[in-house]
This record gives sequence, C-alpha cells and structure tokens, in this order.
Amino acid sequence: MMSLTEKKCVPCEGGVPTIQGQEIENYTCQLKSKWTVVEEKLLRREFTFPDFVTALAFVNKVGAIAEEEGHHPDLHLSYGKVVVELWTHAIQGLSENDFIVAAKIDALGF
Ligand SMILES: C[C@H](O)[C@H](O)[C@H]1CNC2=NC(N)=NC(=O)C2=N1
Repeated sequence: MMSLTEKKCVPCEGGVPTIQGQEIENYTCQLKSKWTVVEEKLLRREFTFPDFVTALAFVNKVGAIAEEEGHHPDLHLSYGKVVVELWTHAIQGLSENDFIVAAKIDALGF
C-alpha cells in the first residue's frame, strides 16, 4: 500500500462522501499522533517555535506543500505558534487529501 507521503492530492469538486467513523482511524494511524480530529470534520495540529520568524518560515514551507498538492490548510500564525487545520472545503469535511497534506507536513520534521 502506498504511504500517504507517496500519494498526491486529487482535485475535489464536491459530490464525494466525507471520511467518517472507523475510516478516519484507518488514516490517523498513519499520521504522527499530535493531530487531533475535531468533530469528524477537520484535522488540527499545533506547532510551537522559539519565535515569530521561525513560525513564519514553517508557514511558508506548509504553503509550498499546499500549492504543490493543490490542497490548502487553514493556518493560524502567532508568536512562536502555528495552528494547522485541514479540511476539504468542497465537501465540508475530511477527504484523503487532508491526510496526505498532514503526512507531508509531518515529514517536514517539526
Ligand atoms: C480545484 C481545486 O482542487 C480546488 O479549488 C481546491 C483548492 N484547495 C482546496 N483546499 C481545501 N482545503 N479544500 C478544498 O476543497 C480545496 N479545493
């Protein structure tokens, strides 16, 4: 089976079911444990940094992944902290794209 980091996001235009229930667990077990699933609607992980500029550098690295994948997180940047939230807007919930991007963010090694 391909790992999430080997996969590429596919454009999502809606009309597909969201990932729910046990299937969510099948995906989260492939991620670092620091991701939380919020109301089966989104993935959330908080990253901490020594200062604002290193947090901003991380945001730019995540932004490059998002642009490469065509799938974009919500990012909340503050001094020494970045909150990353991933959900698929087109279906108002979770798709495999969210887990692919999360895995590629994990692979940054922060
Ligand atoms: C056509 C393109 O796939 C869509 O506009 C993408 C862009 N980035 C996206 N990002 C997220 N998080 N959800 C989406 O539904 C989404 N759609």
